[in-house]
Amino acid sequence: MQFNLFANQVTSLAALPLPDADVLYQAGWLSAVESNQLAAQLQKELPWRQDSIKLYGREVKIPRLQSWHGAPHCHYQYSNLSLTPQRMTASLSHIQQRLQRELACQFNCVLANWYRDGQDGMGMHADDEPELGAQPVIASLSLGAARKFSFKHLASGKRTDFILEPGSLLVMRGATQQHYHHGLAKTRKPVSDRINLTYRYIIDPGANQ
Ligand SMILES: O=C(O)CCC(=O)C(=O)O
Ligand SMILES: [Fe+2]
Repeated sequence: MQFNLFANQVTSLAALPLPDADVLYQAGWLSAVESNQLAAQLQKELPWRQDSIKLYGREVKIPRLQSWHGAPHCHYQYSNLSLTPQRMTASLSHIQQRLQRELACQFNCVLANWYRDGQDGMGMHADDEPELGAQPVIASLSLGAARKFSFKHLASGKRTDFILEPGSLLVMRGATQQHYHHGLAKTRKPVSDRINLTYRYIIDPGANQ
């Protein structure tokens, strides 16, 4: 099933129809002008890199550019990759402050992904690393090209697709990562650049809890 959320112009955070999950969506969280400005600025100012992972003993380049930012303890690990955090930039911090205010929660790191065209994407996965805690809140801001974003319900195998429009905010929280995988499929359709920011909170093992 596929929903075109933009057609309904959700102007405040609204729950998506996904059983066992807690996912919110808001179109137009940033205006078209703000989205374009932010995308251009991030493309210019972030130290983008194309990392490789080991797949069946071979080094394979991941199909996107990434930039990882956050507090010094925020190490991000997946596959055989370990990313050391870069400092937040002023524009990344600005978005973080607004998200924290509106969602009433804390973030301390952000993964920026740059999908250069339809051949860039992200495989199905859950953001369930232990350092994110049991029920992480992940706030995902989309800029640039609209792309299809998929959820797969693990218990039923049912897949639900949504179009993430530029300027939209998607929030995954509660038990979403336990019950679903999500990903961004590649497409043969001609699509231009898309930038996505996922804000997260990584527990500091050195801090007094
Ligand atoms: O690009 C997206 O919309 C999703 C990115 C994502 O799932 C992630 O960074 O973990
Ligand atoms: Fe993810």
